[in-house]
Amino acid sequence: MKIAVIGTGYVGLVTGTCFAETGNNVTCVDIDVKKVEKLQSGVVTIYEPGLEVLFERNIAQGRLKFTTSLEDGIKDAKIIFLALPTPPGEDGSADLKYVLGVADDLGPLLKDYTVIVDKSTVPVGTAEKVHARIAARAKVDFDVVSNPEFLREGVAVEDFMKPDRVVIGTQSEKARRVMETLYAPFVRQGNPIIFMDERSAELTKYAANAFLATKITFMNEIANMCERLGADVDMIRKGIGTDDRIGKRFLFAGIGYGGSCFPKDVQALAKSAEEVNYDFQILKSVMNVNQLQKTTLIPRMKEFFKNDLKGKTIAVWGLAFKPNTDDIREAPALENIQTLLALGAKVKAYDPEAMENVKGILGNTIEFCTDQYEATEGADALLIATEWPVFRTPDFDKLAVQIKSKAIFDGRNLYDVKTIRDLGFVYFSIGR
Ligand SMILES: NC(=O)C1=CN([C@@H]2O[C@H](COP(=O)(O)OP(=O)(O)OC[C@H]3O[C@@H](n4cnc5c(N)ncnc54)[C@H](O)[C@@H]3O)[C@@H](O)[C@H]2O)C=CC1
Ligand SMILES: O=C(O)[C@H]1O[C@H](OP(=O)(O)OP(=O)(O)OC[C@H]2O[C@@H](n3ccc(=O)[nH]c3=O)[C@H](O)[C@@H]2O)[C@H](O)[C@@H](O)[C@@H]1O
Repeated sequence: MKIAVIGTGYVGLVTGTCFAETGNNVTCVDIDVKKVEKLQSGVVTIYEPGLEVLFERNIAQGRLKFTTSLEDGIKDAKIIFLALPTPPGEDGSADLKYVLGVADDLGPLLKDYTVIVDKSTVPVGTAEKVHARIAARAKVDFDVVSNPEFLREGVAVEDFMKPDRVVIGTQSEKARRVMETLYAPFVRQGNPIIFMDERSAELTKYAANAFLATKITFMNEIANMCERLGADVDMIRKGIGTDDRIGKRFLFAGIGYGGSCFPKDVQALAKSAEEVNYDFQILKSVMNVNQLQKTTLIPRMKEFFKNDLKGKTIAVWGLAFKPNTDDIREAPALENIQTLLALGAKVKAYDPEAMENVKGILGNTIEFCTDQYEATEGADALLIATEWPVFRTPDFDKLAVQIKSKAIFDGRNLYDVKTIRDLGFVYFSIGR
């Protein structure tokens, strides 16, 4: 099948590559000329494990192409995916200018029946808006389908190739058949394609992200209680996670959730609630608690250094909002670094993949190190903000010599509390 994907970021590039991998002919369109030039020259523009192999294979076999021209990109496409940004607008609601802008442009370009698919995370009612914008200028029949994406960064290819479920919102029988054919190879393992109406599909996406953000936040609050009551959040996690109704995943306490989606989607759902005069109280708490949680280790660091962080050097391990990605959007590390700088501390940072992106924001206000031990060399304390595998079993003997105060502030609960204290470290973690 000929497919076009408009927007070649995290979702668009993974979507396009994975559909090419199952034998479709895919053209990805992006307005970012530099990005498209890179992709055309065979360079993957995001860090995503497993993507490069598929990307190279499908380019070599002529199934994956890139262009900046919407008209060329959608030529003969049976399905057009919109994988465009939906960033928060000034009031926190999802800004639909990219999605609706492309919808305006698509109308006159459609030559035959086409299925237009919203893959972006969009508020309820967007499929109707996209339909109206296209219909205003289209001369052919078309359907607009909602097909939210549930992939996680860092495991995006795996999530896309083996989804827990595929949600498709459409009331058109014709569009349903097209989507069913497209997704058949992805649900062979028995995971379902769940068909529903467009509005329910749109809300399913926000419900999933908001629920997961709430689950994490609940555990962070339990962790905060553990600290006050002398309990261990890891034990609580195991104790409740074994209950199937609760589930083992997404129960890890830490310095809050970040990323390009949880923060913006929780906010957008709260805004949607406001628009229909519904007081969605739990979401407000989730946002407030998460904001506080991000810098929850700072007061402990202040106390440790007797309220004087001025001139202290803090090594920061991990800048990305989570491991296995170079994405730093809403990363708790950044909030901590900015707070540390404001308190007069110096920061030496290391991240396996995200340093280039942070340089773009923080410039030379912090020192970027070539490895984790260059960051800890001569530091007064270590702050761990992202649980990259390489931080899990470090050379503790080396750290004991390098870190002047022997203090480790661990925002991701990487080490066993007793073991690390027995090694002579002063160890602070979350909820333990
Ligand atoms: N990043 C993620 O893990 C996930 C993101 N989503 C949702 O998917 C959507 C896209 O997110 P990302 O891929 O992360 O965004 P992104 O920012 O990485 O990529 C968006 C791309 O669209 C391009 N673009 C902007 N305007 C354009 C236009 N008029 N024509 C063609 N290209 C244009 C940009 O240049 C950029 O390359 C958002 O709604 C997001 O909430 C959903 C699930 C997972
Ligand atoms: O809509 C999206 O963009 C995506 O958002 C999340 O994926 P992602 O943001 O890539 O990463 P997650 O693995 O969900 O982690 C999000 C944040 O939660 C934090 N987290 C996660 C799990 C946990 O137990 N504890 C915890 O603090 C992570 O450190 C990270 O900062 C969802 O998991 C995806 O299903 C969804 O498609």
